[in-house]
Amino acid sequence: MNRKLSATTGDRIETDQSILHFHTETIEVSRLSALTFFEAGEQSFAGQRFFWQNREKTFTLVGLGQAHTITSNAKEQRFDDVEQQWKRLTQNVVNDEHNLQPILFGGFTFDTENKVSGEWTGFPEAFFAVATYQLVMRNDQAYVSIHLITDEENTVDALEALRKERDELIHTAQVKALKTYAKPQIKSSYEPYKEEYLASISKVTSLIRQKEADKVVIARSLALQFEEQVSSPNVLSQVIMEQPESYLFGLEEQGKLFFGASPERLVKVSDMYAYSSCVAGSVKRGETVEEDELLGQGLLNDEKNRSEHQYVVDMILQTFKENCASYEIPHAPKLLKIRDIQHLFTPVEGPMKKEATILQLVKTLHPTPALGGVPRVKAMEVIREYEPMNRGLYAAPIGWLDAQGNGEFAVAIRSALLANDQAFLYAGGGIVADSEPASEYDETLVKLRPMLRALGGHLHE
Ligand SMILES: C=C(O[C@H]1C=CC=C(C(=O)O)[C@@H]1O)C(=O)O
Repeated sequence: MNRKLSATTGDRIETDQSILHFHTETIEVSRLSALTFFEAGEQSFAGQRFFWQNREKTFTLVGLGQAHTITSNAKEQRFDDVEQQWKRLTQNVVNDEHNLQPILFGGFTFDTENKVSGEWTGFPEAFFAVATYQLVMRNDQAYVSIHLITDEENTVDALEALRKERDELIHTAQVKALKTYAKPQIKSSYEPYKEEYLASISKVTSLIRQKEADKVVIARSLALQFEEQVSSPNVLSQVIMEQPESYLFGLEEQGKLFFGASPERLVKVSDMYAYSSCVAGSVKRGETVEEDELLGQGLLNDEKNRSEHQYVVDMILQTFKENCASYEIPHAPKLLKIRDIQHLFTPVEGPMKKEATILQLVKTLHPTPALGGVPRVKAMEVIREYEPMNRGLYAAPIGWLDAQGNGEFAVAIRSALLANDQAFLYAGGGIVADSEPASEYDETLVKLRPMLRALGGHLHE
């Protein structure tokens, strides 16, 4: 049984163009499978869905349909632009009795100056959506909200139709089992920029030796061609099964699905308290407990990896010093062990200053030296010059926020773009003075493995 608890609130929003009414209505539902709810939208909402689950698995969010989208092509101002549009839209929205609010989900692209055309062509520099049907699963409770944002005065019929459709979606998600998906069948694969990638590592290390930069993250992609079109619920179900210890995300837009399983938090804000994590420095997992331990200890004591990590710590710490009243950070990194790889990991947290907001933190933190480099501007120039691809949303902030300013963004690594019967997988690594092309290439193979496995492939080693 679903318990219907809350009433409709209709808030009036004055925008430049028109007056929008923001109707939101939430009911508590019996626990259901978030992925089946996502799949229930296959007929009516394919192309307009999103999926998010935090690392701890205490918060899951699914969106079906788009009640409203916020996009921006304002380059460096895109963070402020999204923030202002969202504030305007939610200025009168209040918490309901479940302490729930409409949620905005989406992402920012990595670099607005990148002009390389390809699979990301036409994608906005920021894309966010408020779902028509929003499922939130928090701890052991589940809620479904309807959002209707319209300039129509009379919404009685529209809301009634939405309620009917909502109940059908919930019913499907509660009584139907998720389809059993066969792994996608790969017809062919190719590495579009392998030679360029290897050459760029040599070039970038020599630039670093000449003191042009201290660290630059260089990435590459792997393209897959499938036998037939692959569906979003299919790949999400594979990722969920295989990467239980990461942030899981999927965002449909422009007929494509950007998805991934990232171990890296960019920032989380909860009641004006901020949390971030420095994740940089990597080694593979061992075949045995002993080998794994040895590799982990080796990573903790490796000067090259420690220096790669320290650049990230210094930069994130600087952001916390500027935006928080105080902060806490351990003296040395720990190991973050995920299925295919282990990383150096340092968490940072602190109470935010009054004027700080989640999107301002995202703006300041992106890109950390785990994805861009040091110094930031020079590193971005080097990436633009030597990386012959467009990262799109890869290595960029993806996540959610509510009207109160709570939310969480992950760094969209270990990710891929699914476009009908093709997929593009991305991976990179931090380059410092003594980096070697062959071992950096091997590291990208390890980082590609999670998405490759989810898409039905494996690596020939
Ligand atoms: C750029 C990626 O990873 C970053 C995050 C963690 C560790 C990294 C490293 O050790 O190089 C990278 O900075 C990627 O996975 O594509």
